Amino acid sequence: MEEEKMDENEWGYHGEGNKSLVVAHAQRCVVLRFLKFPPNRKKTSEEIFQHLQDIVDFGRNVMKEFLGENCVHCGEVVQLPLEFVKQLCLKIQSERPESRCDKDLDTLSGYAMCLPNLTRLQTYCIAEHRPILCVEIKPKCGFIPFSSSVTHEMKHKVCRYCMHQHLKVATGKWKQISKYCPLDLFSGNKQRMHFALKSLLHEAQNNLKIFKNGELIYGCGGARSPAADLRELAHQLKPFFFPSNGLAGGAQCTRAVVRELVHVITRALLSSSDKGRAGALRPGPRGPLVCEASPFSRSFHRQGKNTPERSGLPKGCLLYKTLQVQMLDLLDIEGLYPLYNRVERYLEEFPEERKVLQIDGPYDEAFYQKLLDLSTEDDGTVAFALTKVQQYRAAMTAKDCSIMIALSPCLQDTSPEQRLIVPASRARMAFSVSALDLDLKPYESIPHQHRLDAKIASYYAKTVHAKDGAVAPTRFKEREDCTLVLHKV
Ligand SMILES: O=P(O)(O)O[C@@H]1[C@@H](OP(=O)(O)O)[C@H](OP(=O)(O)O)[C@H](O)[C@H](OP(=O)(O)O)[C@H]1OP(=O)(O)O
Ligand SMILES: Nc1ncnc2c1ncn2[C@@H]1O[C@H](COP(=O)(O)OP(=O)(O)OP(=O)(O)O)[C@@H](O)[C@H]1O
Repeated sequence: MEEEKMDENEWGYHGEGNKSLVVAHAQRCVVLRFLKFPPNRKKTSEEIFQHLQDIVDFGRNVMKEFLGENCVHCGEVVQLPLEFVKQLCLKIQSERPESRCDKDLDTLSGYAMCLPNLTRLQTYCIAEHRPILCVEIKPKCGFIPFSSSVTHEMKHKVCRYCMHQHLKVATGKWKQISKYCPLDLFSGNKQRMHFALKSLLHEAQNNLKIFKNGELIYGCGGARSPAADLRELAHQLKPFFFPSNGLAGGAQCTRAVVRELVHVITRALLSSSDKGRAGALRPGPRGPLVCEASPFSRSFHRQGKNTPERSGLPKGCLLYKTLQVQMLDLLDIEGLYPLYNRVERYLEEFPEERKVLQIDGPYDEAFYQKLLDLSTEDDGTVAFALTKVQQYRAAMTAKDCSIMIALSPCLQDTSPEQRLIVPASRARMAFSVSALDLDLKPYESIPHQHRLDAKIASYYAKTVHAKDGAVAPTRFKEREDCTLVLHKV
């Protein structure tokens, strides 16, 4: 970036996660994404440059291939004046949430990634001054493991997100259990998707954020009560969905706006983006299509209905492609861990091989090609183990990425045939759908994943499931008129 043009006053705090912090330019549609580290972890400038370059390469050579050209914005690594970074860091510090301040922004290397600002992304048919609404969803893992290596029975019935909720509430990360279940969102069934999105709106946690004209207006664990937040949100979004009528405020308005919003997001999520090669992945058998902990499927069962009808996701949509990449985790962490140990033993004996095995990159075309090998027949080789490890890392990335849906009211003269348009009831919206946070998960995190997985499953089995068992007789009484369920029992 040109040195004389870098003025920290033109940039503002935009958001952060566990590993990076993002600032947005006040006028231009770009952001800078900096890495963050624990205070005592010092990395050299070269290491940071390489790390960022690896992120860009993985996005370009792997995720773009899987998810499609239009949905992935890889950005580029830029070198910034150190004084600019230092001043910027001071300027934004007070805006950072306390819970994220355990890590510091890297101010020493001068390197960052420059990316398009996806909350303000303009498509060809949106005029510069158009208001823009952007919904960011971190959908998490959308399938239940089907691997025979799974030892915790519960993992075949309840999805990881729903199990993890209980541990998160117990450890104080969130105050209450969300009704959101990723399997509902990934079902492709509109009713289930609406339920999932409404649940996210009621309990956003870190899975939903809403931006208006690039500013965060909803989500990220705000201190106010969800109901008050939803009313306020509806007030802010009313002009997008009911541009000309004087829909009264209050609960009726909130419901109407939320309904429109949920319908529009569902349509955008089900729309086909460009091709992407994830559709070509055929990960094989699938686990159950419904999570037993999802309140939606529970209520279906209570009403004596079978599994809700499954319409399935259209193959071209980003949710479908993301799910295909997630399902590269064929063996589950329980089946993967022994293979990781095989690679580790090999590396202990031949440490110099780490580079040849491309454990830390380069994430090039050859790396991508290896991810396409879906064989599950273990021939006992390190090559087999390594392929599964790398596929697992890519799958974990897709399980933790976010989807951004940017929406803007259409101009009157925009042709109705144009592809990227969702008709809302009162206004037509142009939209774009993109994926972000596509950094490949580190090889080193696998032992942590293994431990966490066991902890999540055993906590759930011990507390929630045990409690469910204790109340089972009463519950069955409630369902006495429900022949289907009684037959099943
Ligand atoms: O393990 P999970 O499912 O809790 O996911 C972690 C996320 O927690 P979440 O469940 O979304 O609240 C976690 O999100 P938060 O920092 O809690 O907002 C990170 O995304 C973490 O990834 P990384 O270690 O920073 O690369 C995520 O870790 P990975 O497992 O994806 O590495
Ligand atoms: N290109 C972008 N345009 C607009 N906003 C962005 C962009 N990239 C990131 N953000 C915002 O910054 C936030 C943090 O970014 P990101 O998710 O990449 O952080 P992270 O630390 O890698 O996340 P995690 O906690 O999942 O590891 C995102 O949730 C999103 O709101």
